[in-house]
Amino acid sequence: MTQADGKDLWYAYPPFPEDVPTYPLLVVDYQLLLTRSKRGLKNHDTGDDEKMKFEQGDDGMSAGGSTDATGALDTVEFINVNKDDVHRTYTSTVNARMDFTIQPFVLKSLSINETILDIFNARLGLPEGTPAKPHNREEHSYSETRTIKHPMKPEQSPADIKAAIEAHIDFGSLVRSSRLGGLQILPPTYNDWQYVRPNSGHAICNIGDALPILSGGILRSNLHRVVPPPRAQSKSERWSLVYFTHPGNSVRQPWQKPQTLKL
Ligand SMILES: O=C(O)CCC(=O)C(=O)O
Ligand SMILES: [Fe+2]
Repeated sequence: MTQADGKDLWYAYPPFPEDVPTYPLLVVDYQLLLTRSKRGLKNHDTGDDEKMKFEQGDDGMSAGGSTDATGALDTVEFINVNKDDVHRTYTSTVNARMDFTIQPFVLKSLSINETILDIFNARLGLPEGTPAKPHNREEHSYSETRTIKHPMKPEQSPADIKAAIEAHIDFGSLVRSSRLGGLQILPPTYNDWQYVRPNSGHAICNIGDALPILSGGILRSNLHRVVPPPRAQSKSERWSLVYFTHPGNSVRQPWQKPQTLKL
């Protein structure tokens, strides 16, 4: 993750504090995954006038804020770019980066996800192509990139924390995401939210709500949320970048009849 001038963006932010407990995630070496399987966006903020021209509505598939138990909206803004979009227009800042930033990010995300899905397939002993086949990249899907801007918020005490993105499991199959902390998970059997430490050079892989169905319940999705970054990190605006992988549009749950989508 380097800027054009070679300055490592990671070190532009205060480090994640050592005194904040974190949940240890399994760290996987992607190069090893590749062998075994054989075979960033800052400065895109345009100002509200231009952003509102591209507002995606509150009842779309993935746009619009979610609410907490009191009905208060999430405090973040995001721009989603669908993997198959060639006709839609976006804000000028997105269009300017479509070929050189967004498209390569989509292609890289697709290949990482395909590698991981293949390995799940082989390691779980599932019939060939079980999770991989429904994710054929040639088929249109709701897979999309998401860039999220979290306005700067002072750190809050755990008792009155106001999440920036409320507790949820992700839609889709696999997602990856910020240099700044703030992501928290609620692992099975835990009663308290646990921070996840962001690590330079690492992406977080999260299972969405489609893989549990496609794997017959073997793979589980996890409840997570985003809160203001802890300690000194709370003095920075937080940006995160996600790629949501979805199965192709023709993939149906066995009990679900094909239906016309309301567009
Ligand atoms: O910003 C993050 O770290 C995660 C965002 C997230 O969970 C989401 O957009 O679904
Ligand atoms: Fe999420």
